[in-house]
Amino acid sequence: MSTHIGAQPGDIAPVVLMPGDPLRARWIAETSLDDAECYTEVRGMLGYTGTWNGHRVSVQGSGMGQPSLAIYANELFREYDVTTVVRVGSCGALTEKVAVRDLVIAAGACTDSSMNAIAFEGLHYAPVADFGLLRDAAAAAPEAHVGLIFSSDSFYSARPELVARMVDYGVLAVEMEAAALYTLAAKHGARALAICTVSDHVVTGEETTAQEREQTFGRMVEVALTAALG
Ligand SMILES: O=P(O)(O)O[C@H]1O[C@H](CO)[C@@H](O)[C@H]1O
Ligand SMILES: O=c1cc[nH]c(=O)[nH]1
Repeated sequence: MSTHIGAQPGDIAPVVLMPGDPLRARWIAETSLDDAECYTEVRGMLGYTGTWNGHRVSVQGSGMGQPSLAIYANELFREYDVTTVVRVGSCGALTEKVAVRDLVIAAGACTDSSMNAIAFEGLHYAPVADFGLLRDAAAAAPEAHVGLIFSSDSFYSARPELVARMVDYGVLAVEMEAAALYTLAAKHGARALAICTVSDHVVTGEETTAQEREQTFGRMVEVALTAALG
């Protein structure tokens, strides 16, 4: 097993769906996969492998925030030969063009994280989705918004006024992991995409419940499986 994932080599499929919430991982495994088996419970960050339409696929929780996701993504790419990760997350809508429960497919992810600032020593790396996954997800979900998101280090921002500037430059929604996922996938020659369902609206204040965020975002799972394996 790796440091944070209690799986043997071969237990994890090359294609992995990655929600932040480990209980969403369990719900996806139970409702969307056939013959799903749990391969890790380390720290409660659940991971499952099963099949979808005959294709082997895994679902691995990432936890919240880029440092947590980076632990799981690094171990999946380095130690389990994972080639494709599709984040299936929740996000906050930043503009009235986007409504609660809409899908946002992230072509690229801006960030305030210092992870890439340190890694690139002052250059500004642009974390982008794998083009093939992006194209296939957009084709599978014509209703989705496709564009930029903001991967923030803070759920409770110290500078909420800066979000308006993000919106002026085309950013649709805020979440907390995609930029690190895109960067690490590029580093390891793997494919990555983030598909998020809008769980709350930063402008209108509308929000979903924790139970809805865990168990009702099935459309993004269907789109993710179609794009990665369809
Ligand atoms: O629902 P998940 O996938 O965890 O994603 C979003 O929800 C969490 C914050 O509530 C952050 O992880 C954010 O990215
Ligand atoms: O990171 C997140 C996720 C959902 N909603 C937000 O406002 N931020």
